[in-house]
Amino acid sequence: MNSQIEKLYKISKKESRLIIGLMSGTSLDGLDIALCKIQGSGFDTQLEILHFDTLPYQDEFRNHIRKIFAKPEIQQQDLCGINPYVAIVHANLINSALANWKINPSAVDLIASHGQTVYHAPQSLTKNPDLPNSTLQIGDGDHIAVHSKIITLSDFRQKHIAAGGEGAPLAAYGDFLLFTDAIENRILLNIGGISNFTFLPAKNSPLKAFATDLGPGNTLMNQYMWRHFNREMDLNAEIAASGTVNETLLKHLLQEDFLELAFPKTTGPELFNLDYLTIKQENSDTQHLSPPDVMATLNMFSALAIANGIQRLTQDLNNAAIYVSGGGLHNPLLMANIRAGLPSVKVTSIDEIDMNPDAKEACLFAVLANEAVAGKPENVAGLKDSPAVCMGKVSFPF
Ligand SMILES: Nc1ncnc2c1ncn2[C@@H]1O[C@H](COP(=O)(O)OP(=O)(O)OP(=O)(O)O)[C@@H](O)[C@H]1O
Ligand SMILES: CC(=O)N[C@H]1[C@@H]2OC[C@@H](O2)[C@@H](O)[C@@H]1O[C@H](C)C(=O)O
Repeated sequence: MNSQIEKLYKISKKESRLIIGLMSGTSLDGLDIALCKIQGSGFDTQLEILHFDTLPYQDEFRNHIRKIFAKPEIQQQDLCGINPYVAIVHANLINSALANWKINPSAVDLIASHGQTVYHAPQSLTKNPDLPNSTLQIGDGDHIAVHSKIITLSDFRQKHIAAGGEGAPLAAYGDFLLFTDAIENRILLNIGGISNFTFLPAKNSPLKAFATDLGPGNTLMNQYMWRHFNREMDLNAEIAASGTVNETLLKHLLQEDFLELAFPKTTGPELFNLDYLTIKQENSDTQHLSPPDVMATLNMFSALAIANGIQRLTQDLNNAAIYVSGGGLHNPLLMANIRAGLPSVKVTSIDEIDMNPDAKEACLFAVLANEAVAGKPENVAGLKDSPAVCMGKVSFPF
């Protein structure tokens, strides 16, 4: 037997595994690295975060990604080169995180790498019946494995699409296994570049769990801040809070077919970008607005896309609570606007159910890798509209 296959076999039989979960989202702020100790699988999964860090990207990295990110037309040569480039940068960041934590790489069983999404193209976006739903995450797994010397699982989204999904949100799987409660109906809202939620009905409920994207989270605000203020984000909503919401522009921003689609659905900055804003400003004759007023309006737009979407679910639900994760949780105006749009539901940080809100997505990829090596598809058969599959492709270092 190939010694690497034997090693993987032994890892799959271990009582607990050390798995590094990686998430690199649309915000391009850095690589989230969570070193998780995971025991068991399925509903018996127990996850403990041993270490977590977000290691910031350099401008050079961001500039490379921006050349191809969410663009329908790019240079193939860029895409080809940036694929291994991302992997090598990620492997170097993993190696330095392990060195900082004084952990020997040989102690780590697996890496679970999300990769960098560069394009997400469900048919709801392309309207092209000839091409299937598709999505592309780059940062090749073989390169990560070779440069870190750790067995790596990557490219999780392709199996989801092959089995009938849109490739997202994958949070459904880990959320379902880790956070389903006996009596409380839970909505796990993540506000990254794009906002999404997982609905977890209480264990005895006849309802089924599912996950869906909602619309923009931070992405439009970030893109606008970059263009008009040369800053990565509206830190603590200082700019948005100094402006006034323009109701005319807001009304136009909310007129979008995607927001009306039934759950589950997925989207990305391929739709919610500055061209979207420009067209809406032209249509509403609001090109004259000051940047702070635009930011106030974009903040409210994201909040209402989230609150209106969740309202569809909570209007018929008792004993429900919303637990928030992702960078949007740190935007006080966004959270206040969301809470105002959902006055009858508790909206709180996912911290309250013992999960670090910034580490959650990285941890969920560690859970996916754990299921791929030690779980079984039946563990997630209770999810509605998410295929019951194990995901991730295996790369050996040697
Ligand atoms: N203090 C803060 N004030 C305002 N916004 C903040 C703050 N901290 C984080 N954010 C927002 O959160 C973003 C990062 O969120 P997160 O890391 O969850 O996104 P991501 O993982 O890149 O996205 P996705 O989950 O969509 O892939 C930042 O780019 C910024 O917009
Ligand atoms: C294609 C893609 O990368 N989608 C991301 C993105 O970021 C948030 C939202 O859109 C979500 O659907 C997904 O990520 C999370 C981790 C998911 O799959 O659950």
